[in-house]
Amino acid sequence: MKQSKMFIPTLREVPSDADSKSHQLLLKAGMIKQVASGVYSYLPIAKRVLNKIESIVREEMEAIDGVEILMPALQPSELWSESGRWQSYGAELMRMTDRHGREFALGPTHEEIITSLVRDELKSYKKLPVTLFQIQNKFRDEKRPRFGLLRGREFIMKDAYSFHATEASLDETYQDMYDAYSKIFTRLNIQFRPVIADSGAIGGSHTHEFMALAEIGEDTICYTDGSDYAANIEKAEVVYHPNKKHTEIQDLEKVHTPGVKTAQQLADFLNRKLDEIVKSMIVKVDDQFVMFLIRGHHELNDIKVKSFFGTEHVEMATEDEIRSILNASPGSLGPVGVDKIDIYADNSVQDLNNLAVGANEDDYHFVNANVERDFKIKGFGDFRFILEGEPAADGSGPIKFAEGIEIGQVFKLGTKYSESMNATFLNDQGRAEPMVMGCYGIGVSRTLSAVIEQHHDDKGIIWPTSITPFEVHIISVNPKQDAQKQLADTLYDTYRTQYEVLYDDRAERAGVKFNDADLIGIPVRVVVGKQAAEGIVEVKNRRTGEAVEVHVDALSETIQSIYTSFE
Ligand SMILES: O=C(C[C@@H]1CCCCN1)Cn1cnc2cc(Cl)c(F)cc2c1=O
Ligand SMILES: [Mg+2]
Ligand SMILES: [Mg+2]
Repeated sequence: MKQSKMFIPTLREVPSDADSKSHQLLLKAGMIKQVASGVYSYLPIAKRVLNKIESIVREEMEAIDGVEILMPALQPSELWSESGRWQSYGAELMRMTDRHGREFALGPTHEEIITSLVRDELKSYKKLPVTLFQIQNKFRDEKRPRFGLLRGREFIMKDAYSFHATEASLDETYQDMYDAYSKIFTRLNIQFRPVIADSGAIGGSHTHEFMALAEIGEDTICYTDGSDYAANIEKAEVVYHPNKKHTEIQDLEKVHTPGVKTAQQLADFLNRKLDEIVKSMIVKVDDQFVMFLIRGHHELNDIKVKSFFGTEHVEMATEDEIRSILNASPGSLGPVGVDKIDIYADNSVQDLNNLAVGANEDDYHFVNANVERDFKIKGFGDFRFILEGEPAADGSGPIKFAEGIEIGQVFKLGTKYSESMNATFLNDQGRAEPMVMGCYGIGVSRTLSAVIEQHHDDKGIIWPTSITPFEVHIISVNPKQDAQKQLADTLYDTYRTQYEVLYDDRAERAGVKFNDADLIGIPVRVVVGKQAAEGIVEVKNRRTGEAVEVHVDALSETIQSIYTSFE
């Protein structure tokens, strides 16, 4: 492809609104243009890379008997009402009304569509299992789109859905998908980790997220070197190892603590360590309020609270709600005398007695509060985020943290959708049963960003050869020089038959061409310059920076040897 005919609007400066390395490079390398917040056009270089990523995804889906379809983005609200999600989803679900006043969702995912499609067609166990997938734009009205393609409002997803007569059959496909994802991300040259994850609103039991390791990642991965255990911190289990620091039970004492609002301030005021303080928090679970007690140096894990109560509707109570229940402000809450709402505590609260807690009165706290005597605990449980260095649930060693970008997720859905949408099949006894389902997503456009996060240097992108937009970048330094232009044209005509060649034939200054080539990041560059008349060109390896001068007779083997070195 001649670069003079291409459309690669590279930028010199770092765009001010770019808030991650990949976002900066996508803009500087002329790969995307923002149309609206979280909405982008993919320009030629990006589109070529996306095509290659999608081809690899398609190959690995078909290798495990996945069959490609394409479903509409326009989803009738009636189907979402059948599953109950029209009502349960809020502002994130993009909705529109057609000219007849009928309501539609712009598809954020396709469980309703695929289940309605399959329930009419697959009526017998003999026709199961089936795995269908698509690669298509999704719409989610993110509150804070950011990091370019990492969190957009319209993005490309491969979503697959599998239908089974039995759980055992689902388990097989789940494992096939898990292995296929590992192959895909390995072929994309991404450093990734599968992690035990939380299934969230989608329900179902078992799910793994595939995390690309990157500092910009919004997810925290908990892993150990002692095993292949890895979990999203939302889900990382804290095994309670009693470490009781009980002292002689003391009398409850109310203390005047002017201006003390936070656990740290209380610890300082009482001259105790933060982990000797117990924080009291009011959480709204569905429509009832619950108090949680948690140690001062821990944080409440809302995902664990959600799965403990089996509901997505969990949020911190507002100050007004707290005042209406306890007639106190969040800065001095405590369990003593609270009997209108249930009180739960994280397991590690059991290690302390004679607790320092709020007195439900501004500027007053209690010391020596003791469970049973002064307040009742309805239940102890694992309600906190694990801390780095604490023992992993599988006992394989201390937990380590790493940031990750969620680029894929596999779910065992069970019968949640087939029951609510009556997608049944006749089993071998002729009885109707709900199909067992799995669903499996890869963020294709997000994966493009993850590759760039992991493959760049200070000059630009360095593409893995499996998805590079072009294989060879031929640059004629000065097309006005006949010898250079002729040799470059000849090389282009010759090599475009063996490689995907981008030929920089533009009448631009050499510096601009080299800067652009560094940004665009094609693995092998052939520079036709001053020594063209002698048939000498320079071959540069974008990854190592190594450059050699060779005669064009040795050019083919030189290019080949660089590609071999990448394997
Ligand atoms: O999408 C999934 C589960 C899997 C992921 C892999 C491919 C198939 N779906 C979870 N999820 C995430 N965000 C959503 C946002 C909105 Cl607005 C919604 F209405 C629904 C969902 C939703 O269901
Ligand atoms: Mg997540
Ligand atoms: Mg997820």
